[in-house]
Amino acid sequence: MSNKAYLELNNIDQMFGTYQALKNVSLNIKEGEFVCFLGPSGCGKTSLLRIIAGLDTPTSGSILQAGKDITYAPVNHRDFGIVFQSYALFPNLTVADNIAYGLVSKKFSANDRRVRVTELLATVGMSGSEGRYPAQLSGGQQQRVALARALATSPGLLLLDEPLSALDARVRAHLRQEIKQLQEKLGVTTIMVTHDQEEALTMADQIVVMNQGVIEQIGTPQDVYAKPNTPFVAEFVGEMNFLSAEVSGVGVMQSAGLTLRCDQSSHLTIGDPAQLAIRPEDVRFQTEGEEDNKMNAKVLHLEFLGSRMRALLELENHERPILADISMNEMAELNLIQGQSVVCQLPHDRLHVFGGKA
Ligand SMILES: Nc1ncnc2c1ncn2[C@@H]1O[C@H](COP(=O)(O)OP(=O)(O)OP(=O)(O)O)[C@@H](O)[C@H]1O
Repeated sequence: MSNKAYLELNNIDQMFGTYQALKNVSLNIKEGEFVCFLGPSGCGKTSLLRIIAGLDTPTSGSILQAGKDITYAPVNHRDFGIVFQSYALFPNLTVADNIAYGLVSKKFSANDRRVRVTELLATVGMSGSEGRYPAQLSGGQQQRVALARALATSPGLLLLDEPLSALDARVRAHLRQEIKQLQEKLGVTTIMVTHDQEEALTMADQIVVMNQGVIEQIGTPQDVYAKPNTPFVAEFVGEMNFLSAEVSGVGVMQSAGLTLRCDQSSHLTIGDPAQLAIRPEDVRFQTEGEEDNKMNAKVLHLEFLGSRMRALLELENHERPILADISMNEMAELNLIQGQSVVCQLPHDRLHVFGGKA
């Protein structure tokens, strides 16, 4: 992966009438990178992808691809392949003709087209399907063909608009891996739009988390998960518990009458309202020898999730219960049951601190 930006988005605004769907979006994507635009419905991710593809022009801002300003370049002058959520294959064309569609205008000879189609079908694991029609294929197979079609001209940029969301869970998980491996092998710069955080966490080199037309955070999956910049990112990527608190000293908070230590409150001053956040897997139960941030809790509910147990805990003095995930190995030692009182700990190095009220 090279270090230079292959795609540059500069200060993109998009207005639909008086509604602003994108607000001053800037982003650099490196050559060979797999980037996911992640966010809830309506956050603007599809609008941004459409601008990159040239299906819409932005109200203001500019886009550079490989150093060339493409902001107003027509679609057919751009260098990308795209896969949509709905299969969007031509139903009356065979698999081979679907894949070769873009090659005709690129002046490939009939023989070169045949060779390329064979090669692409092998790449997506569908050798021998040249003569079949889309209606004879499963959803997953249709998306493989759509992927082969998008890659046919060896574009510099691959755009994926929720390509897996119409598939069932098993096929989705499988194709997720395959697309990622294929992308790595080909080294094609790729942008995928998704509202599925698991998909983004497992596939992306960089995740762009969007909310209400702005980018809330850009980072690796590990960074976005472990160091969310905002409560929105904390809640949207993974599960997060929130406790309201007030800063009472350097690295010290008061939350519902309890004193809690935390490592990251340097951006706040005494008396500021704050939100403390902790992931369910970071709540601890084996607290012997620990001093800080211990509290009594009651197990309100237990839910078996296969590899772990999810407990709903009522913390002393706190109205809003929190979730705690416990590995089945630890569960074998703890033997928690519903209704039981326990001591739990919110480790200070696992508490995320955000300024402001919940
Ligand atoms: N052509 C349009 N005209 C008017 N409003 C639009 C248009 N396209 C999108 N919008 C609005 O802009 C906002 C962002 O839409 P966009 O499709 O980019 O969101 P999204 O994050 O992709 O959501 P989803 O996952 O539901 O597709 C939405 O509020 C949408 O209603």
